[in-house]
Amino acid sequence: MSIELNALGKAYTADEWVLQNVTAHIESGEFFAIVGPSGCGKSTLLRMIAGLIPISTGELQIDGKVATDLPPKDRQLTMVFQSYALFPFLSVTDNVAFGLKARKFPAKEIEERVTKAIKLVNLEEFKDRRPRDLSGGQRQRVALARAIASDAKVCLMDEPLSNLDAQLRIKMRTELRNLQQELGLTVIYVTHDQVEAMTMADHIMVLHDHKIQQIGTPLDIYNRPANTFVASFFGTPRMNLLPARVTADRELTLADTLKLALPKPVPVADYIVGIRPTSLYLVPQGKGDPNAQVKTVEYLGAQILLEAELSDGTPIELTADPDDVYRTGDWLSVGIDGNAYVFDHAGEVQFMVEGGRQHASRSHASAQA
Ligand SMILES: Nc1ncnc2c1ncn2[C@@H]1O[C@H](COP(=O)(O)OP(=O)(O)OP(=O)(O)O)[C@@H](O)[C@H]1O
Repeated sequence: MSIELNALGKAYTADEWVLQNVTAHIESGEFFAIVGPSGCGKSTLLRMIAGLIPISTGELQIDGKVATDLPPKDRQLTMVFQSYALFPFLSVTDNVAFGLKARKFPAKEIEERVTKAIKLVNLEEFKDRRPRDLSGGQRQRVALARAIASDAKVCLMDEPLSNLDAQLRIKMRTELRNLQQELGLTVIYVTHDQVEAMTMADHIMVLHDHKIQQIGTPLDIYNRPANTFVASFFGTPRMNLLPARVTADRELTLADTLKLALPKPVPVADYIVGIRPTSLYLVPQGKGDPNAQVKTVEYLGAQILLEAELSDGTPIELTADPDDVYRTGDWLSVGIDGNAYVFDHAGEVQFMVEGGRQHASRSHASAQA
């Protein structure tokens, strides 16, 4: 079942818009993540789709039919909450069967559906237990089984994994994604966790400041961020955002120390340039002038994260090989070896300079409009 959001808006009070102009098409069978910082309106949007709160403006369509004012029970959606919302006094089986009984399904059908759903989430040996005798991950599986048993084709999930410990959360991401694909479910999944969205979703909607910032595949969002918000929200360690200037001789100068050649003419102006820490590299000794001083050294396991300061005082972060030794105060020569994103002062992306190893004297970049 596909879902269409047409210019949806929500104001809880007369003049305070929590969401404005939210437009998106959610394909049948896709995993669609809604991601953004706390308070950006993710849960509000999900509740509007579920019919739990009224839509202030715009139109919602479910499966090609207008559903803006349809009661929740007629929307053929199920919802999984962060809190699981299980009945503590009912067994796993009865929790899973509850909605079907309430909707007066025939007993035989209830039994078949419940058995199948419990099997799918691997809870057969726990089916007679009550929620309090289960682990957090098992409780979450009960909530999932309940959604699966309802046979709805669309499942709305609001931070369903956020109460689980880090290891279980990673395991459940894969389980959930596999189950979604196996069942061909359309999932709309709210999370504030960019990694969760990146690893699970087919498409991601990024919300911030009451508006959609970007919708795209995880790769689009990572490789072609629309603005500085999206650029710095996705990716760990965070993208460096540096002051930059385009000079008349087609050179982009970052923080007075790093330079990128621009093959295309670009308006002479001040910009902000985004470069991921993994796209900065250390020029071998003797091949470049020292331009950055190490401030802190953090071992991340497979990488070292260096916080450094360019010679004009601009802070940058870059990753380095963990086999090399760095100390606070060391001077390094830093070059660019990856994409650079050029944003205007409003934070909107203007163009991108792709790949290519560059430091002060060598350059072979290609600018894309
Ligand atoms: N019932 C309500 N009445 C008035 N304002 C509300 C109500 N529910 C939410 N809000 C406000 O709407 C905004 C969006 O809240 P919402 O819960 O949708 O954000 P969220 O992105 O899901 O945040 P979080 O990740 O913290 O759950 C917030 O500023 C919140 O205070």
